[in-house]
Amino acid sequence: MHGSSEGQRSADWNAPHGRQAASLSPAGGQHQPVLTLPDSGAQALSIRAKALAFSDPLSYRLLTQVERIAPSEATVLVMGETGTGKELLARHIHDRSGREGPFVAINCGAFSESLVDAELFGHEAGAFTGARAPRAGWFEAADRGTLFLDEIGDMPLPMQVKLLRVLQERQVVRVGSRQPIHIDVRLIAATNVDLERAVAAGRFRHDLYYRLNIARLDLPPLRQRVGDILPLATHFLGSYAQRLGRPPPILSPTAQRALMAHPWPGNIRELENVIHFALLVSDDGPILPEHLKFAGGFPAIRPEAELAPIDAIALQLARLFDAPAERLMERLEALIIERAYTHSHFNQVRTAQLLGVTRNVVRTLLKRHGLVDSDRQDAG
Ligand SMILES: Nc1ncnc2c1ncn2[C@@H]1O[C@H](COP(=O)(O)OP(=O)(O)OP(=O)(O)O)[C@@H](O)[C@H]1O
Repeated sequence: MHGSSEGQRSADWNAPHGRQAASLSPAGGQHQPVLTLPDSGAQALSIRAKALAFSDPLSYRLLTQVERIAPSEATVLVMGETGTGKELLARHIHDRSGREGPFVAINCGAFSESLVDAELFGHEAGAFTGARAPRAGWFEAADRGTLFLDEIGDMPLPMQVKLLRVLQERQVVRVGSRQPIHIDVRLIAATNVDLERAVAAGRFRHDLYYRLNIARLDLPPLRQRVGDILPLATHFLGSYAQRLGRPPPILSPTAQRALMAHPWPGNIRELENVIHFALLVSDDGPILPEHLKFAGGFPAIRPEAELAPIDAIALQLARLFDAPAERLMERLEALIIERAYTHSHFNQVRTAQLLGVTRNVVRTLLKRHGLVDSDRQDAG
């Protein structure tokens, strides 16, 4: 998403705004952004980081946690699927922290290992070929502010060791220098990988994990906070319409239902893209279901009741995977064969035709799921 250069830009971006506080308005106002961050000003390339639209009770609970955690010095670990708003949340924590320095965002997966030392610690002029001028590292750049380490789960192991050392010693030494520099940095790390699993698999250092996992915030996927879908959609419609110099169009009730029914595998980022696209193709009229172009093989632009059966099943499967039942594959297989066999009036040949498999496969499945006796010969 971004690398050190954008991280630096993030720092510049924040500096002129100093400590403008975000305002949290009361829960009312359905479909309104309830929380507004300082305007990112002319340097903003997208509408990111301008406003957090939160209405779902889960999101409110999260914001309450943030209000408690933000003013402390505690390192924060934000866990959530891609596109759930981890970086925006980190910016909000910084804004509510009272820290006067900048917010510096770094993508940990985007560094070549040979440059790690210079990136982390900075360097003096002439420290290595190409180091013409002295340069601050991440920690120095974020001094008295917040360092946001995105995709920390992708950080290579050697880099994890170095990061851990900085966190323990709270000082850095630039490459080419001997002078330790004390750093005062609040760290927020984010990841969309399960760090506990990464630790168990030896891909992430457990000592670093414990140092990061002091205050943990879980950002739920959008499909689990459906109360946020329409407020976010309205928020994006307003923002993009304003950029296009148009009044924000109305979201038709069928389009609203389609938005609510979609499982949003790409989360808020996907919603933002869908709304942006809808605005571009809707001319000046209301947003209709046919203007919504969903990613991930969901053609769907229609409310769930009107979806093609295979799309409706895909939708339900996505929900099922959120809280998977035990032996899911086995249970789904049993369901399919039992439904097909019943539908075919217990005729194995017709069941095979219906499912597009051989009769042998049907017989095996029927036996496996106890729908025929193992030793019974079926004439059907
Ligand atoms: N609550 C929100 N209100 C308004 N916009 C939001 C909200 N949450 C996220 N967004 C927008 O959604 C997009 C994705 O957010 P962000 O980049 O913070 O997600 P992320 O979880 O950090 O993604 P990744 O895991 O890919 O780095 C951004 O454009 C952001 O501005």
